[in-house]
Amino acid sequence: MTEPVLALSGLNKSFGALKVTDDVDLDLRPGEIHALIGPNGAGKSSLIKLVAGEMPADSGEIRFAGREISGLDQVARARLGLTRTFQVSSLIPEFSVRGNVALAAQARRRSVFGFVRQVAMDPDLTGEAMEALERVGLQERAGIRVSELSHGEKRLLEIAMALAMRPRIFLMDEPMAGLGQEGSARLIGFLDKLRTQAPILLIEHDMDAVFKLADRISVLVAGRIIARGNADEIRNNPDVRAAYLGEDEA
Ligand SMILES: Nc1ncnc2c1ncn2[C@@H]1O[C@H](COP(=O)(O)OP(=O)(O)OP(=O)(O)O)[C@@H](O)[C@H]1O
Repeated sequence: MTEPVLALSGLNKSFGALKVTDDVDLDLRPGEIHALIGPNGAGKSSLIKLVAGEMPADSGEIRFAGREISGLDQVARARLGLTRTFQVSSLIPEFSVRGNVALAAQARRRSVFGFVRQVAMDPDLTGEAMEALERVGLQERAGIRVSELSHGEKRLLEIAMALAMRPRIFLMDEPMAGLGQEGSARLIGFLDKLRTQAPILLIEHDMDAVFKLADRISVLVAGRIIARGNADEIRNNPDVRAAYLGEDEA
């Protein structure tokens, strides 16, 4: 079997008496989309934070690209190609769409090469930004301010910024949230192709998207993985239906 790019084993994290990550094993293989689903408060976002290095785990192992990285901070992990997708809250509304993507490309260079030039004076950064915007279909909006974008366009901009970071894996926390039907359909088509560039760990509440995209699905409830399998296995798993899917389909 192909070596996973990311492998978590026995990962634990508590906030006081609350165990948000309870002995979690999870891996991400080249070319796959692995979805992480579960009810609100199950600990999905916390798990992404542990992987990205935004907070330390209490115990357990995180292997990435063949090495143990639990002891590395967020910046060191980013340097290895491990960053999470930007969130709308991290966009700079007064900057142009292109400028925001150029900043992401610049952040990658800073972490990889240790030096940067000013964004405005660097044609390579602008070129990289335009390339990423074209891939998500936002090229015609490149020159306007981010504050003028619709919510759906902002979500696409986050993806363009993730592309500009050229990560080895994509960590995505609810990319479909707030997209209309058309926007979701477009993003599903896009993510389906994106997996060949780098595998995706996908947190998503939109079960249509999850069932269409995921090669494997892990179900997290109260910090524990209670089931793992492909779409059919998860759809038909009685524990999952009781703990999660039943909520929507009852
Ligand atoms: N810094 C923190 N301090 C204390 N408790 C926290 C902290 N961060 C998260 N929690 C708690 O940990 C639990 C898991 O939260 P988390 O955001 O990881 O869940 P989630 O599965 O992503 O939920 P949602 O689907 O609603 O986004 C929640 O009960 C939350 O209140």
